[in-house]
Amino acid sequence: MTPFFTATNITKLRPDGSTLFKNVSISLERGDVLALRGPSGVGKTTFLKCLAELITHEAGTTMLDGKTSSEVGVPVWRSKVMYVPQRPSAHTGTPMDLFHQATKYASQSKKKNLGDPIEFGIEWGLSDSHFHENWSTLSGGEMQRASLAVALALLPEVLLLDEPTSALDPESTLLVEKTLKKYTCVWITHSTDQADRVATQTLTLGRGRKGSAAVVEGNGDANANGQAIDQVAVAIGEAPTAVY
Ligand SMILES: Nc1ncnc2c1ncn2[C@@H]1O[C@H](COP(=O)(O)OP(=O)(O)OP(=O)(O)O)[C@@H](O)[C@H]1O
Repeated sequence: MTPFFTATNITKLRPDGSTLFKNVSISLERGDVLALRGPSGVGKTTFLKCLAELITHEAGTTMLDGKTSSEVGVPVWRSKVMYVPQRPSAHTGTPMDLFHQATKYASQSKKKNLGDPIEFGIEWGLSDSHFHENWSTLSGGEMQRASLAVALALLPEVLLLDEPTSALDPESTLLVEKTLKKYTCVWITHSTDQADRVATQTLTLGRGRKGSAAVVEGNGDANANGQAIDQVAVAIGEAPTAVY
């Protein structure tokens, strides 16, 4: 059976031509949560942006439900494989303004029965009024939850989450995790505890021998869902291999 979401041999060069990561592959079934780990600067955010087709990559293929991003079309792909940044960029207006603006994009217009960001927000301790206040008046944690709520209401099929709870207190973190782990996610986290709570797979990017390429390794721990699916992939230097 074709996996739900795959990225195969994704390779990304830095602007100076050196390798940021090479031949990184992932494979997710519906409902899988892949915890993406690794030291600061190793390329985790850049990898998510490649998966979302927000930036180009030098080699490799991404597929959703058996179709490549070119077959789906990049704007529609981005609406299905949705990157949620750690900090929302400086939006003007309110979270509801952003939601209404996004629903007008052609890529979103075919989606039926969009969700309600406020309903997600209320599950996470926000109130209706937070969605009608300007972004600039929200706290970091409110902003992070409001932007996640807007993303979920747009019915993504795969969520690419860049440290989605980094600004939240422990209680809100658990509430948000409870919702997000029902989705198919690639989830950057620096927290081993969080990875244990949410992940069905783990992928760790590390520094390669040359200090530039990425080493990727899985960990063998069973996670909270009891579904330890390990990935061991090595993508270093000139002889990349991937072992699953
Ligand atoms: N669009 C791009 N094209 C090529 N290289 C990039 C691009 N954006 C960032 N990089 C490179 O990727 C490196 C890693 O950045 P990235 O934000 O992906 O790391 P990270 O692992 O997510 O770090 P952190 O944990 O601190 O958020 C940067 O130092 C930069 O050299």
